[in-house]
Amino acid sequence: MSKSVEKQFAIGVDYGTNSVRALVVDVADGTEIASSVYEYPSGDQGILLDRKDPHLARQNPADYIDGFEASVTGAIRMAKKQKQSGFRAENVVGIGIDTTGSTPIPVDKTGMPLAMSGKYKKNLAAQAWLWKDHTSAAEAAEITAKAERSKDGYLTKCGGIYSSEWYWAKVLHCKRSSPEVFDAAYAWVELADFVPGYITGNMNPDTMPRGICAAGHKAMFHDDWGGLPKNAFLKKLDADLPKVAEHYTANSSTCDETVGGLTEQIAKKVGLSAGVPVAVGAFDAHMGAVGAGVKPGTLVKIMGTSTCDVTVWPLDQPLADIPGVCGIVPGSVIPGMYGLEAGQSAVGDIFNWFVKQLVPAKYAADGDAHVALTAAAEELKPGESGLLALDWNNGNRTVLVDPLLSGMLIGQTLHTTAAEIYRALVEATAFGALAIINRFEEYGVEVKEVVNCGGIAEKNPMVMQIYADVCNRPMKISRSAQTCALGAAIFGAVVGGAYKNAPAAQKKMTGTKTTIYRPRKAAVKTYAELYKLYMQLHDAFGTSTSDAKLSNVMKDLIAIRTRVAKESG
Ligand SMILES: Nc1ncnc2c1ncn2[C@@H]1O[C@H](COP(=O)(O)OP(=O)(O)O)[C@@H](O)[C@H]1O
Ligand SMILES: O=C(CO)[C@@H](O)[C@@H](O)COP(=O)(O)O
Repeated sequence: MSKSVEKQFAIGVDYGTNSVRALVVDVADGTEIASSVYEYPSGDQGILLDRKDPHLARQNPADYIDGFEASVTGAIRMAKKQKQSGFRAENVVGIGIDTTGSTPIPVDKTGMPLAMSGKYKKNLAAQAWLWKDHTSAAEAAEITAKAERSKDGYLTKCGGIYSSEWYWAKVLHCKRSSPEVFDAAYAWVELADFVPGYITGNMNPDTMPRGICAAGHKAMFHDDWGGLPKNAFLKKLDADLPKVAEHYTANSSTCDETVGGLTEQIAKKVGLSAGVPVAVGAFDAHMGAVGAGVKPGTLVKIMGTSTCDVTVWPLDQPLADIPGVCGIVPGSVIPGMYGLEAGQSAVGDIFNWFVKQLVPAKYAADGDAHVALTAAAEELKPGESGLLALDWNNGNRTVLVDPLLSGMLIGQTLHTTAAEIYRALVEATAFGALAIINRFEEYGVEVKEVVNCGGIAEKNPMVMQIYADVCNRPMKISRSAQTCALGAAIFGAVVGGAYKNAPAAQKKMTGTKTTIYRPRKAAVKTYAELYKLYMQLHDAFGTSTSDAKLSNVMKDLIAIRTRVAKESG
């Protein structure tokens, strides 16, 4: 009798904003065998905050290390219990990692985070600078201004504006606000590079592979100007910045490459074999796109705390530089194709803010206030509340790329209800989503299909119906409830030799659900009217070129807030 071929498995580890999740999948068809989540224990839901500065968001790097061990151990343990899956830990062929970003970490010469040694343990500047840390707005504006004057075209691949969420702005802000930490750091390593480096013992900042996803989207790495920005440009920002570039590995790698094998020590801790190949890391959104089956013409929306919009484009077809689209990077999603990234800096975070701060207790009485508000908001018709909101509570990432914009709600009366506001906030995020789709298409990137994934796409059908109505397009949902981790696992399968490349793996391992949210005629009509008004507010408050001359309002409010906070110590 012939011996049956044993199944092979891959693991995807997805580092989100508040937690890390490990997923074990069968490489033959993407079946999800087991998963385990580790909530970061430090700070407020894993985020270290500063009472005096709402723009600050840091993370304890130790949570990432503990999180790898705990989530992978948990997933393996659970997989072993699924007897029918045929899982055996020795048959895990590869591991892929995705993380938030830009989340750079100041590290020492060995690659260990400064925050993990005594002196800097409590220093906020020595922690990981989480993607949504917006303390570096002034530095981002300065980088934009100086890059605009440079002949090298550094802004062409990042939408024309450098963001305060990104690498160089954060490193420069550290130099200016915490020079002792900047001086102590040997290098700055993105979380997406740190984790694969750590688990393979390949942490030397000078030699560790660094992913093209983080480098290209956040650190202005591009072949057009020979890799990272030139020293002459960095020196204009700060004489010490070239030192940071010097320790940033010059050749950026794609996720079908291997960082190394799992170290014996970590393999033992998590219950895997030493040497299992680990793929080069990338951002959660990009891996989400892979896990949702992205291909040219498909826009994947990864809808969670924030939303990222990711698509790909063939390298051999013309592609314009798209203003406001925050990244166009060859190989950042699928090797051999351009990866394009746009997004909204807050989506679920806006709903969460409302639920936590402003919603009457009765909505939380029976459990989740999101669910109760959604049930009430679902009863409303588009336009019925008379409300319209802007989705900028955490700034605008696309197309305005301005962290110093804020949220807004217009049309309240003394009868306005919490459910009406909740719905208006959802609609505002849908209008922001449409503005992004329109921008892609204006520049020739056709969006033939939209596939959604992430927590919100999974949890809230009303949100998806509103998006279908506002965007006047069907909204599909990725088959996997853990699409980012699945995307990472796909690269685990590729580096483990199960597939020759990512598209081959995607064909077998990804899919969409049978439920598709289709646009409803009447709603589409009303939302088209509301979108015009949304764009009027958008341009008035968000651009200096609008006739309305309101673009100072949000910024002046922030300036007054900062001044008053400073005055009161
Ligand atoms: N039922 C719901 N409807 C809409 N949003 C929700 C609901 N439940 C949670 N959220 C929001 O989803 C976000 C979390 O999304 P998720 O994809 O799980 O996390 P992450 O973005 O960190 O990966 C939170 O901001 C939360 O406010
Ligand atoms: O900005 C990026 C990727 O470029 C994301 O990592 C960031 O929006 C965080 O996403 P999540 O909130 O984890 O869904």
